[in-house]
Amino acid sequence: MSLLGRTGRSPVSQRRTSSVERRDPFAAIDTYYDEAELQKRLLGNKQRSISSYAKQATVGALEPDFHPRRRGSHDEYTQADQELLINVNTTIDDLLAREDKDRNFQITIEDNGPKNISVGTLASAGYRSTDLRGNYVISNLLQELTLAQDLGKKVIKIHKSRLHENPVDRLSRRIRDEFWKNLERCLDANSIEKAGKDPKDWTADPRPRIYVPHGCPEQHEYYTQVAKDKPEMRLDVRWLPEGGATAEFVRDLNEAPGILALAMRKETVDGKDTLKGEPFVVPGGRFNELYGWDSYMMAIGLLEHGRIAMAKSITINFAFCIQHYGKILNANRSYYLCRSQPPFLTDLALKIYDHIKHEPDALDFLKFATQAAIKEYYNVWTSEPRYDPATGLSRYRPSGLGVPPETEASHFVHVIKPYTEKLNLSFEDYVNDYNDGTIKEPELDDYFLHDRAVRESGHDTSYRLEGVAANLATVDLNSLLYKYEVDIAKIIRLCFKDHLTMGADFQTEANRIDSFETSSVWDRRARMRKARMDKYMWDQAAGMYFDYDTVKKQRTDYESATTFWTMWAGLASPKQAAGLVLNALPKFEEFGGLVSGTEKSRGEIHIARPNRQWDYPFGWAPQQMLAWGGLLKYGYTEEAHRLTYKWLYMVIKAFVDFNGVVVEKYDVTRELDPHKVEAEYGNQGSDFKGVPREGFGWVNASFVYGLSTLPVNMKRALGTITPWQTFEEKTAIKLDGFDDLTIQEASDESE
Ligand SMILES: OC[C@H]1O[C@H](O[C@H]2O[C@H](CO)[C@@H](O)[C@H](O)[C@H]2O)[C@H](O)[C@@H](O)[C@@H]1O
Ligand SMILES: [Ca+2]
Repeated sequence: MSLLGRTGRSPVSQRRTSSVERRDPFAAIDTYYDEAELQKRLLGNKQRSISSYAKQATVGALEPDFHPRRRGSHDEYTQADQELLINVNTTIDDLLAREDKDRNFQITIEDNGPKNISVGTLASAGYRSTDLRGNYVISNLLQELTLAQDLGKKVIKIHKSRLHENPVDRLSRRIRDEFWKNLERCLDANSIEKAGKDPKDWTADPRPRIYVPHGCPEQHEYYTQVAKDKPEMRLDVRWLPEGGATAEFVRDLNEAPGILALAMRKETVDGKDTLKGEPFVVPGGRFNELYGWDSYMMAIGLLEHGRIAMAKSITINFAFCIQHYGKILNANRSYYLCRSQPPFLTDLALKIYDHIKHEPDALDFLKFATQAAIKEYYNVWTSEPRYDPATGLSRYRPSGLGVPPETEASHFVHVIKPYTEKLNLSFEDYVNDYNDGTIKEPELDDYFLHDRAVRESGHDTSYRLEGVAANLATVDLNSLLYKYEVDIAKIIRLCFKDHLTMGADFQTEANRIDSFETSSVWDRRARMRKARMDKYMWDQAAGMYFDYDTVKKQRTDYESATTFWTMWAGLASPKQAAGLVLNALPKFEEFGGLVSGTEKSRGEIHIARPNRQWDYPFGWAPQQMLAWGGLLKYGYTEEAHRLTYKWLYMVIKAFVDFNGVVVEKYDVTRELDPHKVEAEYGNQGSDFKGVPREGFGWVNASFVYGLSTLPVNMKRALGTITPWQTFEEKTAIKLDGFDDLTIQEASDESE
């Protein structure tokens, strides 16, 4: 029954019965802020508009130098003050005016406002007020109001519990209900405009442009029609050449960057055949396309949230890229055509298969994904120039020409300036002449060969790789290839009776003769790779793996968290794994989890040698996720849980204190504001007004996946923002007379 509609009693006399929350206070925003429901509740069947309540719904939020109201005017009986009636726009304005002292449209612990606001209660139809106090709660209010504003709401009712929600639940819920949705893209008529946008398109006339591979005439026809139907979009549809894009061709596209077509399936709509794009997710921030390893990491989170269809669709898109672009791309933009990213396809396929194996077409899916991975393995990772015949190991070593166009021009000024000075040319003129081959500069060719390899490795950039990446057989890449070999052997043996035929789409030179695959070859490849990695990369004295320089023919000494990928892949022996846990782990463990590389390996930082984002003191979600997985695989549950806890604590603490922020990477040594990272191109995900809407893809995933591995007491402690040290102290088991002894001392004593 409506509040004012039928009984005619005063709001106050009704409040004890009517203000009891019947909705789920944690429902997704579109249902939670459903105006029809509020209209019914406030007005019954009367025609008065909701916005006529807007004035009274601003009660208490109006005066600039506000003082909390006298208790008597507050609606604080039993449940009566729990549901609030709030005018969206005026309350946002007031909140920002009073609380956002540094004027960045966020309410954080750095704003020294009153941290207190009085808002109207629903029970009194906004005539009486109640207080909201504390940074987290009022910042949540700003976030909820901004979300409601996005939906075009003028007045909302909101239950206080939504503003006081356990932060772990709130972030998990926002990832599940909002962030994934906002990161979703699709390349068909209704959605291509969104994915067509590229914040990294620095040309004079950025416009949506799509490149279609030669083998997809139906897609070309489809997009041409879309362009005709929606001229206002200015969609530019172009072909890619038959036989694939050469480095010269890709360089020449720099003037006209565009998105690359992805998989589409046939559908019948209103009796007419049409094409429907396979959806995908983007990392967020300026990364508005399908990335290689980001997508794998996000799929882990999506699977955790039951989004199996999306994970399948990502896999189908990967297979499309292998078939039509020759590789899983760094991402599907024209300027990424020559390079790939760390490969995870077999693991992704197996994880999905695990969820769908009861379905009739599960084996077809697994076969298709495995065929694609085999083609990728042969054609990309174990072919030259990536394959190093001397060691039998692989390197990131993509082709390409010139200066990568996707980074800000300023990124390479320090590298190119000495050369511009020699020829007395401006930076722009030099880059143009160098790119088109008018200027020949072998030193720069070498620099950009390695720079492309750095970017293909996903670790762009780091002093581990700068100036040498293309020569390194890295621990990361070879661990992932070992995992491919082991997975492919397992799939062929266990799912395809040791005989996997290769479909026409994925035939390669390597399997054209037999055109089927058996497991023993893949088993042997895995054993060979492990032996080679032991020989070239394992350092017994240090107790960890290091990259191997295939040109200098020596092991490098940069300590990188990629050393733990050997555990994720399952290639470290139990003894090597114990060595890694004992020797390596302490070097990388920081306040917020694992750091990418050690401070010692990074070396000194100064103006001429600035911070690199994949070095100390920064930590990245994929590094954490792979290390947790590796530790769990070898039974180091305690270490895995501790690292997971530390990372999640850092993420959730920043989320609580900084207006719900979730960013691309963190400074894992910084306890108060770890999301503040000033290295290279800044931190994606931190630049929002009022509320973050997408978080950042792989951090979202790390949060969801990390939580799924933790016991319930740890999840509860995270929900109350308990630092690791406190949690550890409170949960330590102490035996009388035994507490100061280490296990070793205790066993010595008992002998
Ligand atoms: O624009 C500069 C570089 O940006 C990308 O790298 C970073 O973001 C990616 C998406 O989240 C991520 O996969 C990568 O690990 C990050 O370092 C891009 O991949 C680079 O190629 C590009 O030059
Ligand atoms: Ca602020």
